[in-house]
Amino acid sequence: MNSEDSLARLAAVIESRKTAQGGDAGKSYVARLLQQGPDAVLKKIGEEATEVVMAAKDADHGGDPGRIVSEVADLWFHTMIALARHGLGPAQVIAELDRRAGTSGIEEKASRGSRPPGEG
Ligand SMILES: N=c1c2ncn([C@@H]3O[C@H](COP(=O)(O)OP(=O)(O)OP(=O)(O)O)[C@@H](O)[C@H]3O)c2ncn1[C@@H]1O[C@H](COP(=O)(O)O)[C@@H](O)[C@H]1O
Repeated sequence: MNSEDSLARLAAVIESRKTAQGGDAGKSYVARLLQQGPDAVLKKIGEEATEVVMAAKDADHGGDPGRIVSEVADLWFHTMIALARHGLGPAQVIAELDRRAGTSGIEEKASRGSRPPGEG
């Protein structure tokens, strides 16, 4: 399975958890989180982002880089739930990254009238 298919498959499962049939909070983590309300999803994203930072920091000091992968997977997963709450999914994010392809971040920032990193 290619990576876009994997994300699309996971997005479809998350979408199904929004429905009456798939949304059993007793059986589904996604359904439970959705039913806890928007702040529950956002809180998880904050926690998972912090865990990514901690895993990367540990790897910088000789820890297992594999932990970064695991924590980023948790972060992606929870951000996909946030997207799904707004009728969005990985297709829109991939399209946005594709739109940016070939444009340097420095160039893009300058086009917005901001200074490049390190220049104020
Ligand atoms: N990819 C994931 C996935 N990644 C992480 N998690 C869960 O996310 C939760 C939060 O992770 P934490 O590291 O914070 O663990 P924790 O401290 O136990 O969690 P909390 O008590 O703080 O919620 C854990 O319960 C993980 O099992 C996931 N749960 C589900 N999926 C996918 O979502 C699909 C649907 O899941 P369900 O809705 O549960 O059927 C599954 O088939 C998977 O493909």
